[in-house]
Amino acid sequence: MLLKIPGLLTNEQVHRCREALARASWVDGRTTAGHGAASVKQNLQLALSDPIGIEVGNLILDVLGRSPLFMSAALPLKVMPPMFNRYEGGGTYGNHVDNAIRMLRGTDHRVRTDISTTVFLTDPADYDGGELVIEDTYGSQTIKLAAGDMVMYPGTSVHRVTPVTRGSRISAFFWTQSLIREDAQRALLYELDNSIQQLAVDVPGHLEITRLTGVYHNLVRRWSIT
Ligand SMILES: O=C(O)CCC(=O)C(=O)O
Ligand SMILES: [Fe+2]
Repeated sequence: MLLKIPGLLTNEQVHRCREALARASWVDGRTTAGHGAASVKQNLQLALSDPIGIEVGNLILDVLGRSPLFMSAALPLKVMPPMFNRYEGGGTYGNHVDNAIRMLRGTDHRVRTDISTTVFLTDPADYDGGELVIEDTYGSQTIKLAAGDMVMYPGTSVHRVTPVTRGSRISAFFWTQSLIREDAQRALLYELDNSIQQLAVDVPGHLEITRLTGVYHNLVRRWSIT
C-alpha cells in the first residue's frame, strides 16, 4: 500500500528542520547503502551520529507518534531514527530495493524494513527532477510532494529518485517494522479501521460498530508478530 500523508509537518516545523539541517555537515550517501544500492546511489546524507540529524529526527518521530493516519496505516512496532539526504547537481538514486534488515546504531537490535518512508522538506518549486518513482503492483507511481508531506510504501518495492537538475532536494527518510508483516494484511486493517471510524461518525452508538471493532482487534491478534 502506498499512502501519502499531507501536512505531516507544519510550515513552521519544516522551517525549523531546514534551518537546523543547513548547519549540518553532509557526507557521501554511499556510506550507508548496501552493496547493490551503493553503485546506483549518488547523493549526500547526514552522518548517522550527527547531533543535528538526531535532533531533527526526534522532532519528526514525535510528530509521527501523534499522527492517527501513520499509526493506523503502519501499525508500527519499531520506527528507525530518521535519516536525511540531499540531491543536487544531477544527484540521483537509481533503481534499488532497501535492505531487508537494518541495525539500530550502537545496539544489536535489528529492524525489518516493512515500510519505507520519505518526508519531503523542500518546496517542489525550488528544484527540478527529484521524483521518487515507486514500482507498484498497479504500475509505477511518481511522487513529488509539498514540503512537510510524507509518503509511505512497502519496503519490498523497487524504487528510485530521478536526477535533480536544478536546486537541491532535502528529505528525511526512515523505515518501520510493523506489527503486521504482510502489506496486504496491513492494507485490510487500514481499510477496516477507516470504515469503523466513519461509521462511528455517521451512526454513533450502533452495536455493529462494537462488533466490527472486535473483528479489527481479533485480526490484529491473529496477524500480529508480537
Ligand atoms: O530520497 C528518497 O526519497 C528515497 C531514498 C531512498 O530510497 C533510500 O535512501 O533508500
Ligand atoms: Fe530506498
